[in-house]
Amino acid sequence: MDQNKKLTVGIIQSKVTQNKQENIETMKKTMGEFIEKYPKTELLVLGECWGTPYNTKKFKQYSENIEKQKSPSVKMLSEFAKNHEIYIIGGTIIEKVKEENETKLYNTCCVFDSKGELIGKYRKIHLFNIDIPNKITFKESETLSAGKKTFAFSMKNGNFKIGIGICFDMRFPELTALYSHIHNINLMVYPGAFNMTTGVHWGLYGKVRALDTQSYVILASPARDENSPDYVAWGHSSIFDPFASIVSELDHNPGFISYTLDLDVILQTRQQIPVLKGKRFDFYDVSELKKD
Ligand SMILES: NC(=O)CC(=O)C(=O)O
Repeated sequence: MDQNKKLTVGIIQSKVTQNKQENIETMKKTMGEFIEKYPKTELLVLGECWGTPYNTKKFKQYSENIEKQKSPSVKMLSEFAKNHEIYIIGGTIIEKVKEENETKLYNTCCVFDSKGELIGKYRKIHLFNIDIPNKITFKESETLSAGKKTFAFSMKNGNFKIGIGICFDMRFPELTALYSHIHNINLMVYPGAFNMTTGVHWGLYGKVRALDTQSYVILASPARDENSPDYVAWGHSSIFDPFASIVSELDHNPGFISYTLDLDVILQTRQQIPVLKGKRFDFYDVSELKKD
């Protein structure tokens, strides 16, 4: 069997507290337990803001300069990736950057290779600004700036091409179309944190994005904490196959899941229902959608 046609992935769904150091320790410990149970893991995925309370007023205080090795979350993830020789899609960290004499904050996903190198990062492009009266009002743009670039990378000799979006990004099919048509992805990964009002959409988007792209989709969330003073996350980290079936799913509690993706399932789905091949670019034009 060609092992390059398989990719064994895992999702860690951990509880977020007000104490960043504690969150980092919990994540490291849980990842350690996961690897002990699933030693063949090649790629680990974490949720949105796994070390930071999801609250715009607290983002600055918890932010990190991720280019610096001393940034605590980056250091832990990089060392873990290197020590265990796995790739990590590091959920999101609130990134602090000096740009034109101004400090900007981004909701950023860092990706590490199996040597522990930070091979790229993706900054959330669509900021989460919603207002549902008597339910939830949340405005990331109060404190965050929006990213401007897509980021994709490949594993297993180029057999798996992986695109990254963050949470609210999954509501925008144009972004997925970019990843599909320009980066040719076959796995979309969204660290995210839907909430108790919008959680009903979470699994639907997993299915829809799998259908759009005929790809595997991974949605990775923090665990739900009903007593959170900030934001009650939906949980339900899940993996969808290219046929849009849920192949592995957590409930809302802390935990982890492992699953092996299969290139043949992607190829078979695309052959049986030739949606990607059938695109009519002569009829509609995606040239307006820019690469980074
Ligand atoms: N947290 C988000 O970015 C998005 C979200 O919760 C939603 O779209 O619902």
